[in-house]
Amino acid sequence: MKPSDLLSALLAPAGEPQLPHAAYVGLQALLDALPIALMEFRLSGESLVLLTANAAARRMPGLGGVREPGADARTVFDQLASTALIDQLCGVARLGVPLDGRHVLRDGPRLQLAWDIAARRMASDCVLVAVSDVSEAEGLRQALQSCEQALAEARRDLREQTEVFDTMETLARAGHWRRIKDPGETVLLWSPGLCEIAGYERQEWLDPEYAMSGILPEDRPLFEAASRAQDGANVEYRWRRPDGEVRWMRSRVQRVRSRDGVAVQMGVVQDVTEEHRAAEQLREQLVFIQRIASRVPGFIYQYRIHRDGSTASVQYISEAVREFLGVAPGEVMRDHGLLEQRVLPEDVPQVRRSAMLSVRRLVPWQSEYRVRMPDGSVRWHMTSAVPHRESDGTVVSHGFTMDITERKQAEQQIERLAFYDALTGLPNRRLLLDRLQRSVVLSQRTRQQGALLFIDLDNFKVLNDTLGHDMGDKLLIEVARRLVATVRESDTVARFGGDEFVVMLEHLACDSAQAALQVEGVAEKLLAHVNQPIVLGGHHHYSSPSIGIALFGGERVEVHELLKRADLAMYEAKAGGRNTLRFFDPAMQAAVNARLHLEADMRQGLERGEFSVHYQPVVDERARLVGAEVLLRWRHPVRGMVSPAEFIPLAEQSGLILPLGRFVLQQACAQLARWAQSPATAHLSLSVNVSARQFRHADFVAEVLEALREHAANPRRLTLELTESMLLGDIEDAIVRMQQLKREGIGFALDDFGTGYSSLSFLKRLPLEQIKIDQSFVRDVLEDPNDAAIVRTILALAQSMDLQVVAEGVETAGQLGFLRLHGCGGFQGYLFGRPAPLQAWDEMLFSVR
Ligand SMILES: Nc1nc2c(ncn2[C@@H]2O[C@@H]3COP(=O)(O)O[C@H]4[C@@H](O)[C@H](n5cnc6c(=O)[nH]c(N)nc65)O[C@@H]4COP(=O)(O)O[C@H]3[C@H]2O)c(=O)[nH]1
Repeated sequence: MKPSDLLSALLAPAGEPQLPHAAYVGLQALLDALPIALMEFRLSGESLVLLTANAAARRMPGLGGVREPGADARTVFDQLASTALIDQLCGVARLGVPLDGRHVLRDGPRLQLAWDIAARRMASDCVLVAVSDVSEAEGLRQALQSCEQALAEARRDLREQTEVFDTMETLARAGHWRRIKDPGETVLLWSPGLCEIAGYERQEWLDPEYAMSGILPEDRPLFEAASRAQDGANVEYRWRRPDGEVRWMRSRVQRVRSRDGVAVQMGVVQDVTEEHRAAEQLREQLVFIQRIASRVPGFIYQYRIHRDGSTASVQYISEAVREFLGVAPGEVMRDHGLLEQRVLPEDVPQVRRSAMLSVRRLVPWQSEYRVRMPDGSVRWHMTSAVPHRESDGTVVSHGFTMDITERKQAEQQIERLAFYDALTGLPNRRLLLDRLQRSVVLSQRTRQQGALLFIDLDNFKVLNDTLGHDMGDKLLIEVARRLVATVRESDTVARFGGDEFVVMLEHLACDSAQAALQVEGVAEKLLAHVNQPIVLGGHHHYSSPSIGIALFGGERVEVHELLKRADLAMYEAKAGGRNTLRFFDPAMQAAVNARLHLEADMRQGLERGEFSVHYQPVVDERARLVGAEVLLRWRHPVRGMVSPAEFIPLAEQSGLILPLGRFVLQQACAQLARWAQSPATAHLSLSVNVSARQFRHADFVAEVLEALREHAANPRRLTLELTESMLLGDIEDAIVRMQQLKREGIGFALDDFGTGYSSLSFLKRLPLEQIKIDQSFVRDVLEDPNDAAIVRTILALAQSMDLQVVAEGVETAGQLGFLRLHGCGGFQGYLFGRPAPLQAWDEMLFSVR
């Protein structure tokens, strides 16, 4: 019963008759038995005073002063002092308006008090107040309220989470389904995400058959097997959406729980079409790369260097690495160190250095190095890679390696051909000049002296001609070997050409005198070594060198000048008796300068017509004039007459001999033509000296024939004088030239016969008519038995070979007598006439006649 109902029952309407005392006591007992606190108050002035209270009121915690009648209502309800209760109760007492209400007091979340209070006016100024403690009900209500609130919040959270989940599924292009089986029926639930990726309308319940209808028939067994296994393994299959598009799905099926006879199966599905496409693209790219890689002449690779730079890994390497390095791609990817193990140890540092630099600076890398193949052979490889930094800080390089062995060999071959002598393998002139240039610069800086040794083999030409070129080559190779073996490895031994070698010594003493001593020591050794017999064709041969030495360092000297100095010194060595060494000195330089001036003068002389020819008579055994030798003369305006012995060698060297030779030939042909016009002179012949350079010149044959034609001279009256030494070398070529001219009627004489080395077989091969005994034999023929013997031998030889002989330098009748006695048929010398200009000839011809 609520306090308000109780009060209504207790309060009889005003004016009802009073109860008898017994009834009143009974009623009092009844009121005390009630669980509701009842109190009667009377209005006294502005206060309400407690008249009576039942037992429940006296027991009720929270009510103050209930046991003391007359207590003020404010004391009784002091806990509700902050409310309008007292005023409201006063209002009930005065006006009789009933009061019903609940009063709840809390201390934070803790409930302090919960009372339902009802008040009714009983008589004028009296009010009956019923208070019932509703804390328990209030607590329950409150709990219920919080539960409802929590539930609402949970619902809201769930709704939010579902929304998030749906969004996540949509974004992830994923979905899920649940199959709930109970004994009665089976339902299949699809998430919105699943409907979306399957291309279905959003629907929660799905017909199981319809749910499978999109799986391509060929993939269905796979899917069904996974569904049966329910082990959470991935299965991938293709799904045809209602619009016809086929997409790749990845699904996982798992039994979630089985309770109370309800089995739940759950699956997640993800649309992995993009992943498949990317993988497909990747596969295609890989196939593309592999196709290219299989066709390029090398292997390609990708390696990654991790952030700290300490670790690297090969992530891809094409199949061709097997062919190019003899390792399988898989092995390299497991252990990239295998690549470096193949590189020759001496090449590793530079490969590492350049690779690190490329990675550090992110610049393209290129390196050439040697690798040792599994069969032991060594190949050249070239690798190039382009590095770039990834977002995670690692550096990825894509590279390509190819075999460049052939190119390297070709380069080396080219270098060998360009800078090395093919026969001896020594540096050639070009390389020597290059090294000399550097050495000169270096010596100027360091002040250390260097030396150039010009070496010429003394009798090489003779040996080459007698033994043949093969032997000559062997000799040069052996000499080269000895030279190299004598000097230090840092010194340069070069073949300068023919039988000339140049040795360059570096890092000698700073003091010239001391350096000269050092060089002399080396040169002596070179002399000694080269002088050792050389066995060729089973025979011992001796080859001696002449060495010219020029020091350099300190002063600035051009390399060509240095070479010239060493060359000059070498000539001095030759002049000094061969098989010796000479240092270049200033006197030699003066001679060089003089030669240079002479050469310049000669050029001018040619232009100014300072050259002329003299004719020296040649007579037969009866002293009849048979012809003359044409001898070149140079009258220099200051020097006066310059001897051909002086200027001819220089003309040879400088090439001036070519125009000079042409001039002499022209003069001779013109003279022959003039003589041909007179019967008295028509029989006379002319001999013309031909120099080696002139003879070897490509146009020589044509020029001779042209000169004869031009002057309509008789070729049979022209004899060309050659020396033995100039015929050496390419003898075959010399013979061809001689024969070409001989066919036109031109004759050949071998000049200075006896001074060189002429073997019989050599002589026999030459189309000669005449030999000229050198004047050095004729000079002492009467005094020196040796010379006499030589002259006799020459004459006998000529006779046996049916060659005419002209003895040169016949100055005395005694010489003439001796020569005649031994069968000499031609004579030339002061005894018969000195070389003279044409004007003087008229007289002579006249007198001869
Ligand atoms: N002591 C002495 N000497 C005699 C006697 N009879 C002639 N002579 C000299 O002996 C040389 C003979 O010429 P060679 O042996 O061909 O030697 C020639 C020849 O090799 C060369 N030469 C001269 N003219 C020419 C030329 O036009 N062309 C070429 N390539 N060389 C030339 O210069 C060399 C020297 O010529 P030259 O000074 O004119 O000297 C000439 C001549 O003057 C003699 O009885 N006693």
